[in-house]
Amino acid sequence: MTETPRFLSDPFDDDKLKEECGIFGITGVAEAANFVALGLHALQHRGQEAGGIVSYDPEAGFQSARRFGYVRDNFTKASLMETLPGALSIGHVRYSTSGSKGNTAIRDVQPLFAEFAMGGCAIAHNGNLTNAEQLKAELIERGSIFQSSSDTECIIHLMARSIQSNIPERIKDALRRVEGAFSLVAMTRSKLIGVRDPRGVRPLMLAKIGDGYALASETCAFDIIGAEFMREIEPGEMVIITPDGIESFYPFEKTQSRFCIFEHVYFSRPDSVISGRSVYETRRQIGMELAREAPVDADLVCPVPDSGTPAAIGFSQESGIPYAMGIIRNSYMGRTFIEPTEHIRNMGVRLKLNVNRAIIKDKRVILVDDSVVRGTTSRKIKEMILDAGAKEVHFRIASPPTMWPCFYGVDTPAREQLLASTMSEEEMRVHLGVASLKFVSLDGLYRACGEDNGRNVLDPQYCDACFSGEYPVRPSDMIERGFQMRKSA
Ligand SMILES: O=P(O)(O)OC[C@H]1O[C@H](OP(=O)(O)OP(=O)(O)O)[C@H](O)[C@@H]1O
Ligand SMILES: NC(=O)CC[C@H](N)C(=O)O
Ligand code: SF4
Ligand SMILES: [Mg+2]
Repeated sequence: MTETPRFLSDPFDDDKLKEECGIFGITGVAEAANFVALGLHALQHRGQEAGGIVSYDPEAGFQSARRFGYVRDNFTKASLMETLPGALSIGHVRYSTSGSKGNTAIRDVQPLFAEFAMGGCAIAHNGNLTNAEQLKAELIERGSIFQSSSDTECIIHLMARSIQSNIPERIKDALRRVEGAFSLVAMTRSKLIGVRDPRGVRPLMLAKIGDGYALASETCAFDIIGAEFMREIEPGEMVIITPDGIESFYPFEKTQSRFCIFEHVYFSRPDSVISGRSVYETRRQIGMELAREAPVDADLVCPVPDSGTPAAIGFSQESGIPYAMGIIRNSYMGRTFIEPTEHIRNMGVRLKLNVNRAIIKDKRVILVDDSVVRGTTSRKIKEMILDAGAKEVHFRIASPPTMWPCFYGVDTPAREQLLASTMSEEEMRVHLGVASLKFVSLDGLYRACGEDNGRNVLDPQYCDACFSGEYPVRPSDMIERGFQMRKSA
């Protein structure tokens, strides 16, 4: 048996809100897999553990490559890309939220592929199925042989058991049985398929490129290949794309959509557009809301890079306090770093972030970050800033306190490890050792996302469960394992 590789997260990266997955698909272009590689590269922020590409060519049939690590290190070699011919291809970058975690099992890396009587089908999934464990137990009982430990594989086995005569109908059948969050891109020999769960928790976008079409988690993946954004796939919608055009279906019962509000706060790239709004602009607006809700007298507004930057710009613009790059990020820092020796770790290596001493000294500094999860980042940064001679440190956070885990495609630490679930705001301030600490209100966040009247308490416009504890889809596997829902929820 091979031993799990010993990797250590960056000290600023310990077990916090991990991102999710990125999916991309394209049809009607020569060397489609090369476009997929580019699209996945643009979506790399959504998952850095592993990536995979499947392509179809009438002569070569289905071909696939799945690798651990970054897209740029794997899917740029001509020798590999030549093995993925054809005009139809899909791909996935993964941050695992089910099954084996981390770089451990290549069989869990997507796209997953299955051969049915009517032909092959590959599937790439962003999201997490909340009833996968129950489904898996039931499917195994009835004879299914699972190849991976991923929740996504349930979809394949449900498809295998469907009595429908074609793959899109089998996908519909399977998806009517699963619960939770799923944005999918799938492909058969001739079709590119995209589906979003009825609440549309995860994003999925459609674009035109030449005579072909592309699907992607975010619009930034279209910009990189020069594809023209057309529209979002709607919550509960399934599109089937062939050389003849796009067909659209609504296979699920209609329900209120609940897009993940954290996509606006953190997950999506600032150059992506969601619901017609620039993600950068939304984040800048959150910063402006924060400056109005929690003003403070200070000399500088500094972002915790990179994720805090747009909100810090907004805070500075609204408050009139100058913006400065008080913390510098090392761009060559990957997500993980080979474990340094105990000795080096104890020296407090600053792998990713460092203070810009010259501008911090003797200043009262407002630090703006997008979120506090375990508080590791905030604590370390505050120490660094005070070490560098700052007079005062104030934290302003561009999301409400993260108090509940996500079960819809983001790997959050357990509830007890979320700082805000065990401490009040004042206790957190003391724990972090800062002069003041304020989070944007939930209503303020909704306003920044374009909801002028704030959050509709009776029927919220977004999923905000990690802040409110109100889960739009019952996390039944987790409840089975003992997870306690909020009492009034
Ligand atoms: O309270 P904590 O547990 O420290 O987690 C919160 C931090 O984690 C994320 O940043 P991260 O460093 O993961 O990535 P980023 O570079 O994308 O901001 C987030 O942007 C916060 O800065
Ligand atoms: N983060 C995700 O979207 C993960 C997709 C899928 N649940 C997996 O674990 O591979
Ligand atoms: S729980 Fe939070 S991170 Fe998860 S889908 Fe809902 S808003 Fe997004
Ligand atoms: Mg950050």
